[in-house]
Amino acid sequence: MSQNTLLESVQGPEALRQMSRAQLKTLAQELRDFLLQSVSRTGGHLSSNLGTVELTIALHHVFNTPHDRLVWDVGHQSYPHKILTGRREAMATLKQLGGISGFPRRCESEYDTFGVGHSSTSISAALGMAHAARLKGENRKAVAVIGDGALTGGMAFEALNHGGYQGAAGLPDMLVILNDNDMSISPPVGALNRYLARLMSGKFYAAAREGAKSVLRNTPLYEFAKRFEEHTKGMVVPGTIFEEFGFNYVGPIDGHDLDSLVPTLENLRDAKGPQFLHVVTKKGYGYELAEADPVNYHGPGKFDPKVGIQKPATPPKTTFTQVFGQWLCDMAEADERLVGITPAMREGSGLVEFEKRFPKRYHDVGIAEQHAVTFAAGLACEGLKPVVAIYSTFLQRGYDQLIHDVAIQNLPVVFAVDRGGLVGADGATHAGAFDLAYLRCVPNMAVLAPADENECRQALSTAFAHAGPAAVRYPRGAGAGVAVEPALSTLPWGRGEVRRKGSRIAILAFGTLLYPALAAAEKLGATVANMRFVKPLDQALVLELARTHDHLVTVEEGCIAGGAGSAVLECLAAAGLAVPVLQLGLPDQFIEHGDTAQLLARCGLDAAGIEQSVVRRFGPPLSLVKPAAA
Ligand SMILES: Cc1ncc(C[n+]2csc(CCOP(=O)(O)OP(=O)(O)O)c2C)c(N)n1
Ligand SMILES: CC(=O)[C@@H](O)[C@H](O)COP(=O)(O)O
Ligand SMILES: [Mg+2]
Repeated sequence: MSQNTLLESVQGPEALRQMSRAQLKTLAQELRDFLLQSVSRTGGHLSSNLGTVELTIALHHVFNTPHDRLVWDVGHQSYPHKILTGRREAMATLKQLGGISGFPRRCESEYDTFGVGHSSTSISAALGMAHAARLKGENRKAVAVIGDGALTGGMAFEALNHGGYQGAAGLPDMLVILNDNDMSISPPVGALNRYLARLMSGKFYAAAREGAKSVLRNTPLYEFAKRFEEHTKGMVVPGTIFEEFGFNYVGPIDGHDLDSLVPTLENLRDAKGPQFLHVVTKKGYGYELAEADPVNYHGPGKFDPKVGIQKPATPPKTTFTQVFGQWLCDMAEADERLVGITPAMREGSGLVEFEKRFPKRYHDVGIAEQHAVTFAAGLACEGLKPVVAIYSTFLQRGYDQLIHDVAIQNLPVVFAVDRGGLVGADGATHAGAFDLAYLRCVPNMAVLAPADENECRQALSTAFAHAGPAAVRYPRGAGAGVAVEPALSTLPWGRGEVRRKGSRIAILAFGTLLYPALAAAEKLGATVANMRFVKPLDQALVLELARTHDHLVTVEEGCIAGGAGSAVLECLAAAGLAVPVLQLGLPDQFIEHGDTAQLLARCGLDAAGIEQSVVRRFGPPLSLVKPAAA
């Protein structure tokens, strides 16, 4: 990039506020170029950010950030915001250990008013900020930017329902901006999407335009509406769903046109009460390859922008997600009761092939995890066999539904819980750290933690054959590389297996950390059990190992508090066995973004870390203990 560009002169948004419209347009071009170069070198969310370049510039130009609060939904589209708020150079460290996060974080910048990663929270948070400003007598605006995908999350509607309501607390001075690019990660689904498409088609407006004017005539809004019409390509229309919620709806306007965005935002900044601006953008805007394929450019790894994403020269290792996707198709072939469900994560959860082959038994329910779980419960009530493919971190959204709608009724729903454990670059908001703990405490739930690819397939078949709810939990990416047998065979229910016989110390491994545990055991001369089930726990195996060894070590890629190791402790306590136990797992802190292997090593969960922890606690293996000098 050449020296002394306009972008390089921007140390913060104040600089933008001095710029002419022409300069803002030049800045947009430079920002887009920088973004593409930068993300292509680090990997990260690309196409959403290419779509928010002009909107971000206009927002920081018009609003007095950070005094005015700007809240991004999900936050995966906040890179232009990061670049313009003093983090241009830090973009080289994006999502890396010690570098800046891929999402807004309050600890990273005063411009990041609210930490995000999960979707559909922005309107609630901005509403809270707007009401806080009212109560504290502070003159500031709160702005939420939410995508059309994130708007399908129920929380967004809960917030709209509250935001447009004039209770005793009064109406909030807030602005909700709908960034409508007609895309979620994959094409969006549902009636809301159809509704937005109708709004965008203009037909709705042609019909509503005159009616709108007459409704607004003689009200203060009429002049307001007229002003908007002069400045924007859209207009103010009552009667949209957003108006019914009590918001003043404006739009749709072109979100890449600064000549529309700036005056519209200026008017909205000065308006009182809840405002709603519908902005239309294109995901991947300005980079032809991303515009043509926004799905694959949603979150690419590193690539050369001149040629775009290329197939790797050597085929990558099979991922757990792929193992699940193949199993789902095979089991659907074998059992026509199977129904596959994803809350807006078709690609990430491995359901692309299933949708193609079994379209009638496939449901993408949108970003609606709570609904996904209860919808599955309904299907199960009628004798079908739902499989909810869901990321561990997003299942947190559906926890009450899992307890109240599935587990209490003991319904046979399979939860294919992907991204269990650390996820790497996305960091703490996306880590699947808590699932083993939050699932195993629920009565009726079975929880399986397969150690490798082949066992994952077996665990899925086992869960599917089970008469009650069962979760199979596996990590992001590839495992030990164990070949997957095509049979749909099951595991012995609630049984672990001893994988290595040693002495003195027994390591009880839950999930994929079996392999580093085996490597550590070679050095330690320890016994290793692959426990497979967190619940029902193989109590007989735990007690046998406790009786035949001096020390036990539990290993899991999940939070120590309440996790699988805690289950072992409970089992020993109930049997009255006082064997010293070392619990290894994720510490009681949120783990930052970074390379997964590096993070696991930091947590002491690689082979060397496990070995060191064991030696520190229980001493070196007897073979390494030097005999005392004669
Ligand atoms: C609760 C939750 N579920 C799922 C996701 C995964 N996710 C991240 S971005 C995204 C699509 C969001 O679509 P939209 O809001 O329209 O933004 P766009 O990517 O189109 O810019 C999804 C499903 C998430 N972050 N949070
Ligand atoms: C922003 C978001 O929530 C998703 O895009 C997420 O980053 C996907 O993660 P995976 O790469 O693990 O599918
Ligand atoms: Mg979208």
